[in-house]
Amino acid sequence: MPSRLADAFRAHPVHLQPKHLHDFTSLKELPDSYKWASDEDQYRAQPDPAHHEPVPVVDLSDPNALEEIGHACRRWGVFQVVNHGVPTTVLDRMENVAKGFFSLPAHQKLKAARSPDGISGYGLARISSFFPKLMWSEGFTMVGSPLEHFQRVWPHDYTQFCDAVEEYDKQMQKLAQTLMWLMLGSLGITKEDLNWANNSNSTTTTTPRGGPKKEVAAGSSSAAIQLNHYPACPDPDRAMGLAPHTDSTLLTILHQSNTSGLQVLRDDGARWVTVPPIRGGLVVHIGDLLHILSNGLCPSVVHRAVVNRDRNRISIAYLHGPPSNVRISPVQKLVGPSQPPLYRAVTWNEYLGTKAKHFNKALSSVRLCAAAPINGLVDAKDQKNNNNAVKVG
Ligand SMILES: C=C1C[C@]23C[C@@]1(O)CC[C@H]2[C@@]12CCC[C@@](C)(C(=O)O1)[C@H]2[C@@H]3C(=O)O
Ligand SMILES: O=C(O)CCC(=O)C(=O)O
Ligand SMILES: [Fe+2]
Repeated sequence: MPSRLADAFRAHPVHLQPKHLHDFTSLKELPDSYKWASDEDQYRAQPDPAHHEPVPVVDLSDPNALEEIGHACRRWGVFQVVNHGVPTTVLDRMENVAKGFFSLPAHQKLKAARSPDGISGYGLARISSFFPKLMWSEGFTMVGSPLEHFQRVWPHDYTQFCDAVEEYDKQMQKLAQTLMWLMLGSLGITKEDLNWANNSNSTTTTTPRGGPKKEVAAGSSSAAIQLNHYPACPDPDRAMGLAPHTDSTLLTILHQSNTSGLQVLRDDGARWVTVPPIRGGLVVHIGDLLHILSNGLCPSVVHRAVVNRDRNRISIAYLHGPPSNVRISPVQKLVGPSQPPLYRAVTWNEYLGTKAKHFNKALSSVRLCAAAPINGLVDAKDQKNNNNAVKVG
Protein backbone atom coordinates (compact mmCIF):
# COMPACT_ATOMS: atom_id res chain seq x y z
CA MET A 1 0.00 0.00 0.00
CA PRO A 2 1.45 3.40 -0.88
CA SER A 3 2.48 5.43 2.13
CA ARG A 4 3.22 8.78 0.52
CA LEU A 5 0.45 11.09 -0.62
CA ALA A 6 2.26 11.67 -3.90
CA ASP A 7 1.76 7.97 -4.72
CA ALA A 8 -2.02 8.08 -4.31
CA PHE A 9 -2.81 8.42 -8.02
CA ARG A 10 -0.24 6.03 -9.50
CA ALA A 11 -3.00 3.46 -10.09
CA HIS A 12 -5.47 6.04 -11.43
CA PRO A 13 -3.78 8.23 -14.03
CA VAL A 14 -5.82 11.10 -15.47
CA HIS A 15 -5.15 11.51 -19.16
CA LEU A 16 -6.83 14.88 -19.47
CA GLN A 17 -3.81 17.08 -19.85
CA PRO A 18 -3.17 20.82 -19.64
CA LYS A 19 -3.15 20.91 -23.45
CA HIS A 20 -6.95 20.68 -23.11
CA LEU A 21 -6.84 24.10 -21.50
CA HIS A 22 -7.58 26.89 -23.94
CA ASP A 23 -5.84 30.19 -23.63
CA PHE A 24 -8.81 31.68 -21.78
CA THR A 25 -7.84 35.31 -22.23
CA SER A 26 -7.99 35.14 -26.04
CA LEU A 27 -11.55 33.71 -26.12
CA LYS A 28 -14.35 36.18 -26.86
CA GLU A 29 -17.01 33.46 -26.99
CA LEU A 30 -17.52 30.38 -24.87
CA PRO A 31 -16.43 27.31 -26.91
CA ASP A 32 -18.95 24.43 -27.01
CA SER A 33 -16.56 22.26 -25.00
CA TYR A 34 -17.18 24.65 -22.06
CA LYS A 35 -20.97 24.93 -22.44
CA TRP A 36 -22.66 22.92 -19.74
CA ALA A 37 -25.75 21.71 -21.61
CA SER A 38 -29.25 21.12 -20.21
CA ASP A 39 -28.43 17.60 -18.95
CA GLU A 40 -25.98 19.23 -16.58
CA ASP A 41 -28.46 21.89 -15.46
CA GLN A 42 -27.91 21.14 -11.81
CA TYR A 43 -24.22 21.93 -12.25
CA ARG A 44 -24.70 25.34 -13.88
CA ALA A 45 -24.58 28.71 -12.22
CA GLN A 46 -27.99 29.74 -10.96
CA PRO A 47 -28.91 32.94 -9.16
CA ASP A 48 -28.49 32.75 -5.44
CA PRO A 49 -31.85 33.21 -3.66
CA ALA A 50 -32.03 36.65 -2.08
CA HIS A 51 -33.14 35.52 1.38
CA HIS A 52 -31.18 32.79 2.96
CA GLU A 53 -29.37 32.17 6.18
CA PRO A 54 -25.75 33.24 5.69
CA VAL A 55 -22.85 30.81 6.10
CA PRO A 56 -21.71 31.15 9.76
CA VAL A 57 -18.77 33.42 10.53
CA VAL A 58 -16.82 32.40 13.65
CA ASP A 59 -14.53 34.80 15.48
CA LEU A 60 -11.77 32.60 16.89
CA SER A 61 -11.09 35.14 19.64
CA ASP A 62 -14.68 34.84 20.88
CA PRO A 63 -15.19 32.70 24.01
CA ASN A 64 -18.17 31.05 22.27
CA ALA A 65 -16.05 29.93 19.30
CA LEU A 66 -16.13 26.22 20.26
CA GLU A 67 -19.90 26.15 20.51
CA GLU A 68 -20.33 28.09 17.25
CA ILE A 69 -17.94 25.78 15.42
CA GLY A 70 -19.85 22.75 16.73
CA HIS A 71 -23.10 24.21 15.42
CA ALA A 72 -21.57 25.09 12.03
CA CYS A 73 -20.03 21.62 11.67
CA ARG A 74 -23.26 19.77 12.35
CA ARG A 75 -25.62 22.10 10.49
CA TRP A 76 -23.50 23.42 7.61
CA GLY A 77 -20.22 21.57 7.08
CA VAL A 78 -18.71 24.96 6.31
CA PHE A 79 -18.01 28.24 8.08
CA GLN A 80 -15.74 31.26 7.79
CA VAL A 81 -13.17 32.22 10.42
CA VAL A 82 -11.89 35.66 11.38
CA ASN A 83 -9.25 36.56 13.96
CA HIS A 84 -7.57 33.27 13.11
CA GLY A 85 -4.02 34.51 13.60
CA VAL A 86 -2.77 34.20 10.02
CA PRO A 87 -1.43 37.62 9.01
CA THR A 88 -3.11 39.23 5.99
CA THR A 89 0.36 39.82 4.55
CA VAL A 90 0.91 36.05 4.36
CA LEU A 91 -2.41 35.61 2.52
CA ASP A 92 -1.66 38.50 0.15
CA ARG A 93 1.82 37.23 -0.61
CA MET A 94 0.47 33.79 -1.48
CA GLU A 95 -2.25 35.31 -3.64
CA ASN A 96 0.50 37.13 -5.53
CA VAL A 97 2.31 33.84 -6.15
CA ALA A 98 -0.89 32.47 -7.69
CA LYS A 99 -1.48 35.63 -9.76
CA GLY A 100 2.15 35.60 -10.90
CA PHE A 101 1.92 31.98 -11.98
CA PHE A 102 -1.43 32.11 -13.77
CA SER A 103 -0.59 35.32 -15.62
CA LEU A 104 2.36 33.59 -17.35
CA PRO A 105 1.98 32.62 -21.02
CA ALA A 106 0.62 29.09 -21.54
CA HIS A 107 3.96 27.65 -22.72
CA GLN A 108 5.62 28.80 -19.47
CA LYS A 109 2.89 27.30 -17.26
CA LEU A 110 3.15 24.03 -19.17
CA LYS A 111 6.76 23.69 -17.99
CA ALA A 112 5.19 22.84 -14.61
CA ALA A 113 2.52 20.47 -16.03
CA ARG A 114 1.26 17.67 -13.77
CA SER A 115 1.98 14.18 -15.13
CA PRO A 116 -1.06 11.88 -15.68
CA ASP A 117 -0.28 9.77 -12.60
CA GLY A 118 1.24 12.59 -10.57
CA ILE A 119 -0.21 14.74 -7.82
CA SER A 120 1.75 18.01 -8.10
CA GLY A 121 1.86 20.53 -10.91
CA TYR A 122 -0.22 22.58 -13.31
CA GLY A 123 -3.37 21.24 -14.94
CA LEU A 124 -7.11 20.74 -14.99
CA ALA A 125 -8.94 19.79 -11.78
CA ARG A 126 -8.54 16.04 -11.31
CA ILE A 127 -12.33 15.63 -11.27
CA SER A 128 -12.58 16.99 -14.86
CA SER A 129 -12.45 13.47 -16.26
CA PHE A 130 -15.87 12.72 -14.71
CA PHE A 131 -17.64 15.41 -16.72
CA PRO A 132 -18.48 15.69 -20.40
CA LYS A 133 -17.69 19.42 -20.45
CA LEU A 134 -14.58 21.34 -19.45
CA MET A 135 -14.41 23.64 -16.45
CA TRP A 136 -13.51 27.31 -16.82
CA SER A 137 -10.48 27.15 -14.56
CA GLU A 138 -6.88 26.10 -14.24
CA GLY A 139 -5.05 24.84 -11.17
CA PHE A 140 -1.64 24.23 -9.67
CA THR A 141 -1.27 21.56 -6.97
CA MET A 142 1.60 21.37 -4.49
CA VAL A 143 2.34 18.30 -2.40
CA GLY A 144 5.86 18.54 -1.05
CA SER A 145 8.17 21.30 -2.16
CA PRO A 146 7.23 23.31 -5.28
CA LEU A 147 10.95 23.97 -5.80
CA GLU A 148 11.42 21.86 -8.94
CA HIS A 149 8.39 23.27 -10.70
CA PHE A 150 9.13 26.84 -9.65
CA GLN A 151 12.77 26.56 -10.83
CA ARG A 152 11.53 25.53 -14.27
CA VAL A 153 9.04 28.37 -14.44
CA TRP A 154 11.07 31.13 -12.75
CA PRO A 155 14.74 30.10 -13.13
CA HIS A 156 16.03 33.43 -11.76
CA ASP A 157 13.65 34.36 -8.98
CA TYR A 158 12.02 31.13 -7.77
CA THR A 159 13.27 31.61 -4.20
CA GLN A 160 10.85 34.42 -3.33
CA PHE A 161 7.95 32.27 -4.56
CA CYS A 162 9.17 29.23 -2.59
CA ASP A 163 9.52 31.38 0.52
CA ALA A 164 5.94 32.63 0.23
CA VAL A 165 4.64 29.05 -0.08
CA GLU A 166 6.73 27.88 2.84
CA GLU A 167 5.43 30.63 5.11
CA TYR A 168 1.85 30.00 3.99
CA ASP A 169 2.21 26.28 4.67
CA LYS A 170 3.59 26.93 8.15
CA GLN A 171 0.74 29.23 9.09
CA MET A 172 -1.96 27.00 7.60
CA GLN A 173 -0.57 23.91 9.29
CA LYS A 174 -0.89 25.59 12.66
CA LEU A 175 -4.39 26.88 11.97
CA ALA A 176 -5.53 23.50 10.60
CA GLN A 177 -4.46 21.78 13.83
CA THR A 178 -6.25 24.40 15.94
CA LEU A 179 -9.42 24.06 13.88
CA MET A 180 -9.36 20.30 13.89
CA TRP A 181 -9.18 20.15 17.69
CA LEU A 182 -11.93 22.72 18.01
CA MET A 183 -14.14 20.73 15.63
CA LEU A 184 -13.42 17.44 17.39
CA GLY A 185 -13.60 19.13 20.80
CA SER A 186 -17.13 20.27 19.99
CA LEU A 187 -18.02 16.57 19.67
CA GLY A 188 -16.35 15.74 22.98
CA ILE A 189 -13.31 14.13 21.34
CA THR A 190 -9.88 14.72 22.82
CA LYS A 191 -6.31 13.89 21.77
CA GLU A 192 -6.48 10.71 23.88
CA ASP A 193 -9.25 9.42 21.60
CA LEU A 194 -7.06 9.59 18.49
CA ASN A 195 -3.72 7.89 19.01
CA TRP A 196 -2.32 8.91 15.58
CA ALA A 197 -2.90 12.58 16.28
CA ASN A 198 -0.66 12.92 19.31
CA ASN A 199 2.50 13.62 17.40
CA SER A 200 1.32 16.48 15.23
CA ASN A 201 4.33 18.69 14.84
CA SER A 202 5.34 18.06 11.26
CA THR A 203 3.52 18.38 7.96
CA THR A 204 4.77 17.43 4.55
CA THR A 205 3.46 20.07 2.22
CA THR A 206 6.61 22.02 1.61
CA THR A 207 10.26 21.60 2.41
CA PRO A 208 12.73 24.43 2.82
CA ARG A 209 13.81 25.67 -0.58
CA GLY A 210 16.70 23.66 -1.93
CA GLY A 211 16.98 21.83 1.39
CA PRO A 212 16.80 18.09 1.94
CA LYS A 213 13.37 16.48 1.92
CA LYS A 214 11.85 16.31 5.39
CA GLU A 215 11.30 12.85 6.82
CA VAL A 216 7.67 12.11 7.53
CA ALA A 217 7.26 11.86 11.30
CA ALA A 218 5.06 9.00 12.50
CA GLY A 219 2.21 11.22 13.62
CA SER A 220 2.64 14.03 11.15
CA SER A 221 -0.30 15.25 9.13
CA SER A 222 -0.27 15.50 5.36
CA ALA A 223 -1.42 18.37 3.22
CA ALA A 224 -1.71 19.74 -0.30
CA ILE A 225 -1.98 23.32 -1.47
CA GLN A 226 -4.18 23.94 -4.50
CA LEU A 227 -4.04 27.26 -6.38
CA ASN A 228 -7.16 27.85 -8.50
CA HIS A 229 -7.66 30.46 -11.19
CA TYR A 230 -11.06 31.30 -12.71
CA PRO A 231 -10.55 33.77 -15.55
CA ALA A 232 -13.28 36.27 -16.49
CA CYS A 233 -15.70 34.38 -18.72
CA PRO A 234 -17.64 35.65 -21.78
CA ASP A 235 -20.75 33.55 -20.90
CA PRO A 236 -20.65 32.87 -17.14
CA ASP A 237 -24.20 31.48 -16.93
CA ARG A 238 -23.35 28.59 -19.22
CA ALA A 239 -19.91 27.87 -17.79
CA MET A 240 -18.75 26.09 -14.63
CA GLY A 241 -15.61 27.10 -12.72
CA LEU A 242 -15.27 23.99 -10.57
CA ALA A 243 -18.02 21.35 -10.57
CA PRO A 244 -19.78 20.32 -7.34
CA HIS A 245 -17.66 18.09 -5.16
CA THR A 246 -16.65 17.38 -1.61
CA ASP A 247 -12.99 17.49 -0.59
CA SER A 248 -11.31 14.22 0.42
CA THR A 249 -9.74 15.89 3.44
CA LEU A 250 -10.26 16.17 7.17
CA LEU A 251 -10.73 19.87 6.57
CA THR A 252 -9.87 22.42 3.91
CA ILE A 253 -8.96 26.04 4.58
CA LEU A 254 -9.78 28.26 1.62
CA HIS A 255 -8.58 31.76 0.92
CA GLN A 256 -10.56 33.49 -1.84
CA SER A 257 -9.57 36.71 -3.57
CA ASN A 258 -12.08 39.54 -3.33
CA THR A 259 -14.31 38.19 -6.14
CA SER A 260 -17.10 35.86 -5.06
CA GLY A 261 -17.66 32.49 -6.72
CA LEU A 262 -17.71 29.84 -4.00
CA GLN A 263 -21.14 28.30 -3.36
CA VAL A 264 -22.21 25.56 -0.95
CA LEU A 265 -25.15 23.22 -1.34
CA ARG A 266 -27.90 23.53 1.29
CA ASP A 267 -31.23 22.06 2.21
CA ASP A 268 -30.68 18.56 0.85
CA GLY A 269 -29.50 19.83 -2.47
CA ALA A 270 -32.29 22.36 -2.98
CA ARG A 271 -30.22 25.53 -3.26
CA TRP A 272 -26.77 27.00 -3.58
CA VAL A 273 -25.61 29.61 -1.10
CA THR A 274 -22.75 31.97 -1.92
CA VAL A 275 -19.89 32.25 0.56
CA PRO A 276 -18.95 35.93 0.24
CA PRO A 277 -15.25 36.81 0.47
CA ILE A 278 -14.35 38.54 3.76
CA ARG A 279 -11.11 40.51 3.70
CA GLY A 280 -8.65 38.51 5.81
CA GLY A 281 -11.27 35.81 6.51
CA LEU A 282 -10.84 32.14 5.63
CA VAL A 283 -13.43 29.54 4.65
CA VAL A 284 -13.31 26.14 6.38
CA HIS A 285 -14.83 23.09 4.65
CA ILE A 286 -15.40 19.76 6.32
CA GLY A 287 -14.00 17.01 4.13
CA ASP A 288 -14.94 13.35 3.68
CA LEU A 289 -12.38 12.06 6.21
CA LEU A 290 -13.85 14.14 9.04
CA HIS A 291 -17.27 12.96 7.90
CA ILE A 292 -16.01 9.38 8.38
CA LEU A 293 -14.17 10.13 11.64
CA SER A 294 -17.27 11.79 13.13
CA ASN A 295 -19.44 8.87 11.97
CA GLY A 296 -21.46 11.25 9.80
CA LEU A 297 -22.11 13.81 12.58
CA CYS A 298 -20.08 16.44 10.73
CA PRO A 299 -21.07 16.01 7.08
CA SER A 300 -18.66 16.99 4.34
CA VAL A 301 -19.97 19.95 2.37
CA VAL A 302 -20.75 19.89 -1.34
CA HIS A 303 -19.39 23.03 -2.96
CA ARG A 304 -18.62 24.47 -6.38
CA ALA A 305 -17.13 27.59 -7.95
CA VAL A 306 -19.03 29.71 -10.43
CA VAL A 307 -17.43 32.26 -12.73
CA ASN A 308 -17.74 35.92 -13.48
CA ARG A 309 -18.07 37.99 -16.67
CA ASP A 310 -15.64 40.78 -15.83
CA ARG A 311 -13.33 39.60 -13.10
CA ASN A 312 -10.65 36.99 -12.65
CA ARG A 313 -10.86 35.05 -9.42
CA ILE A 314 -8.15 33.28 -7.42
CA SER A 315 -8.66 30.79 -4.61
CA ILE A 316 -6.08 28.93 -2.55
CA ALA A 317 -7.08 25.71 -0.82
CA TYR A 318 -5.05 24.18 2.00
CA LEU A 319 -6.16 20.54 1.97
CA HIS A 320 -5.43 19.10 5.39
CA GLY A 321 -5.43 15.39 6.08
CA PRO A 322 -4.03 12.82 8.48
CA PRO A 323 -0.65 11.13 7.97
CA SER A 324 -1.15 9.48 4.58
CA ASN A 325 -1.00 5.87 5.81
CA VAL A 326 -3.02 6.17 9.05
CA ARG A 327 -6.35 4.34 8.98
CA ILE A 328 -9.27 6.68 9.64
CA SER A 329 -12.51 5.21 10.99
CA PRO A 330 -15.40 6.45 13.15
CA VAL A 331 -14.11 7.45 16.61
CA GLN A 332 -15.00 4.81 19.22
CA LYS A 333 -16.63 7.41 21.47
CA LEU A 334 -19.17 8.18 18.75
CA VAL A 335 -20.07 4.54 18.18
CA GLY A 336 -22.47 2.50 20.31
CA PRO A 337 -25.37 0.05 20.13
CA SER A 338 -27.68 2.74 18.78
CA GLN A 339 -24.97 4.31 16.58
CA PRO A 340 -23.16 1.59 14.63
CA PRO A 341 -20.00 2.59 12.76
CA LEU A 342 -21.18 3.86 9.38
CA TYR A 343 -17.84 3.67 7.52
CA ARG A 344 -14.98 1.24 7.23
CA ALA A 345 -11.42 2.32 7.95
CA VAL A 346 -9.48 3.99 5.12
CA THR A 347 -6.13 5.73 4.77
CA TRP A 348 -6.00 9.10 3.04
CA ASN A 349 -3.96 7.55 0.23
CA GLU A 350 -6.50 4.80 -0.23
CA TYR A 351 -9.39 7.25 -0.15
CA LEU A 352 -7.80 9.53 -2.76
CA GLY A 353 -7.48 6.48 -5.00
CA THR A 354 -11.14 5.63 -4.35
CA LYS A 355 -12.14 9.21 -5.17
CA ALA A 356 -10.08 9.10 -8.36
CA LYS A 357 -12.04 6.00 -9.38
CA HIS A 358 -15.55 6.66 -8.03
CA PHE A 359 -15.66 10.45 -7.53
CA ASN A 360 -19.01 11.29 -5.88
CA LYS A 361 -19.63 7.70 -4.96
CA ALA A 362 -16.37 7.42 -2.99
CA LEU A 363 -17.97 8.09 0.40
CA SER A 364 -20.84 5.65 -0.16
CA SER A 365 -18.34 3.07 -1.45
CA VAL A 366 -16.70 2.94 2.01
CA ARG A 367 -20.02 2.95 3.84
CA LEU A 368 -20.83 -0.13 5.94
CA CYS A 369 -24.63 0.17 6.23
CA ALA A 370 -26.76 1.21 3.31
CA ALA A 371 -28.44 4.55 3.86
CA ALA A 372 -29.97 7.45 2.04
CA PRO A 373 -27.27 9.76 0.71
CA ILE A 374 -26.35 12.32 3.35
CA ASN A 375 -25.05 15.47 1.86
CA GLY A 376 -26.10 15.58 -1.67
CA LEU A 377 -24.17 14.52 -4.97
CA VAL A 378 -24.79 11.75 -7.48
CA ASP A 379 -22.17 10.58 -9.90
CA ALA A 380 -22.26 12.83 -12.96
CA LYS A 381 -22.70 9.72 -15.10
CA ASP A 382 -25.96 8.85 -13.27
CA GLN A 383 -27.61 12.17 -13.86
CA LYS A 384 -30.07 11.18 -16.54
CA ASN A 385 -31.82 9.09 -13.89
CA ASN A 386 -31.61 11.72 -11.14
CA ASN A 387 -33.17 14.99 -12.13
CA ASN A 388 -32.43 17.16 -9.13
CA ALA A 389 -30.24 14.92 -7.12
CA VAL A 390 -26.81 16.12 -6.13
CA LYS A 391 -25.93 13.46 -3.58
CA VAL A 392 -22.84 12.17 -1.82
CA GLY A 393 -22.37 9.72 1.02
C1 LIG B 1 -4.94 15.91 -1.84
C2 LIG B 1 -5.76 16.21 -2.83
C3 LIG B 1 -7.18 16.56 -2.69
C4 LIG B 1 -7.62 16.91 -4.10
C5 LIG B 1 -6.75 16.02 -4.90
C6 LIG B 1 -5.39 16.27 -4.25
O1 LIG B 1 -4.49 15.35 -4.70
C7 LIG B 1 -4.86 17.67 -4.56
C8 LIG B 1 -5.94 18.53 -5.16
C9 LIG B 1 -7.27 18.38 -4.45
C10 LIG B 1 -8.42 18.85 -5.34
C11 LIG B 1 -8.62 20.37 -5.34
C12 LIG B 1 -9.81 20.70 -6.27
C13 LIG B 1 -11.02 19.79 -6.02
C14 LIG B 1 -10.59 18.30 -5.93
C15 LIG B 1 -11.80 17.38 -5.84
C16 LIG B 1 -9.66 18.01 -7.07
O2 LIG B 1 -9.94 17.60 -8.18
O3 LIG B 1 -8.34 18.31 -6.69
C17 LIG B 1 -9.63 18.16 -4.75
C18 LIG B 1 -9.12 16.76 -4.42
C19 LIG B 1 -9.94 16.10 -3.33
O4 LIG B 1 -10.17 16.71 -2.27
O5 LIG B 1 -10.36 14.97 -3.55
O1 LIG C 1 -12.44 28.21 -5.75
C1 LIG C 1 -13.19 27.89 -4.86
O2 LIG C 1 -13.88 28.70 -4.24
C2 LIG C 1 -13.33 26.43 -4.48
C3 LIG C 1 -12.06 25.66 -4.62
C4 LIG C 1 -12.19 24.26 -4.17
O3 LIG C 1 -13.28 23.80 -3.89
C5 LIG C 1 -11.01 23.39 -4.04
O4 LIG C 1 -9.90 23.80 -4.39
O5 LIG C 1 -11.20 22.24 -3.55
FE1 LIG D 1 -13.09 21.86 -2.89
